[in-house]
Amino acid sequence: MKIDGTHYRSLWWNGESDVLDIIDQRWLPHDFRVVPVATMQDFADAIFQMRVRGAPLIGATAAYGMALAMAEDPSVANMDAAWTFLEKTRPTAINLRWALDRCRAALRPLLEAERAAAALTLAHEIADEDVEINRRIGENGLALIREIAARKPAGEPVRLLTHCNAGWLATVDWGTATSPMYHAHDAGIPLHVWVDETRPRNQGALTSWELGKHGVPHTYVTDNAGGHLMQHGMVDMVITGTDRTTRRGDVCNKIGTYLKALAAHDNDVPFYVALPSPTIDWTVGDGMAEIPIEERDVQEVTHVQGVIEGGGIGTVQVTPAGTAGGNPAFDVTPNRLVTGLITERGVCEASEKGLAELFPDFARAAE
Ligand SMILES: CSC[C@H]1O[C@H](OP(=O)(O)O)[C@H](O)[C@@H]1O
Repeated sequence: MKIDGTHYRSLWWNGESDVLDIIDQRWLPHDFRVVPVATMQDFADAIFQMRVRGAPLIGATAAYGMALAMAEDPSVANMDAAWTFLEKTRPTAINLRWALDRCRAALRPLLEAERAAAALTLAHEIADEDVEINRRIGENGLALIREIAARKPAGEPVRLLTHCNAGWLATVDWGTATSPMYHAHDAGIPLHVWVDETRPRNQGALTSWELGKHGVPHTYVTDNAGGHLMQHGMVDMVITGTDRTTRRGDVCNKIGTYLKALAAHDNDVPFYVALPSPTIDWTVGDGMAEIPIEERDVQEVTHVQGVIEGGGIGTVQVTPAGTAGGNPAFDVTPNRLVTGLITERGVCEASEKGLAELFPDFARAAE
């Protein structure tokens, strides 16, 4: 992703300092801050405080956290301690556990002396794989956008709606939901993206920032405007990301996604989910019953962050002091509301059959 002409990933290994550097997303879109992640506590804080966020990016970060742990103490006991320390930071995005499990499975059979180098190599591989997976999701999603464009008068934009930020910032590069947008824009297909603000952390502002940097036309709207836009025929396709999708295609994503899916279903608007395979939880069938939904600090709801009078970034309290609040960070969209899943291997229906046909190797391994 290019920011003012310079290509960035959302995180990268700093060869000079030998630590991981990340874009600290807490300060975007107003301030672009790159910070090192140099201790295990830094890694846990980076994930929990959402300095890095988004399922694939959380997974890649955790892999580098395991690499640090192995550099400090390559014992199995420390490997297990690091797994537990990092895994408990956020419960919903399956990529966190997927990455930690993959690291542990690869490192445990090795000699202690081999683990530090192997762990760092594996972290690099996981990061690079994410970039390639998302690039392919972009190509597969581009085909769907092309189909819509072909039915429109020349020059009329394809109107997409997305929720939260399943963008370049939520992954190592490209994004998942945004990758088809970037590919379509770069292919010269006219686009317009409705961007949901997405309370309480306003990740929609991150999507607006990203799309703006790439030159993709978009309009930032409130969380709750999506249904109105769809009722008035202003949306051709909804495309979101996911933090965990079950083997039967139930989609867990940022709170509010379910409401977009309901509105899309009620207005016959195609509702697609960009789904990298590490985000599939093959052990879970019923998303509503089995996916843990993160409950975050209520202050995220009672306060809002932005540029304050006189400059600088601050928060203001929106509610009366002492207001009781709730902050479930995700919801589950049942597969019956999902038109299709855009994966790196192609597009499939949101069903056990659809996913098993695209990923027979993973489906068999989970049996
Ligand atoms: C490509 S995963 C993006 C996914 O992650 C976000 O959650 P959070 O910002 O809390 O990490 C959101 O659910 C996005 O759709």
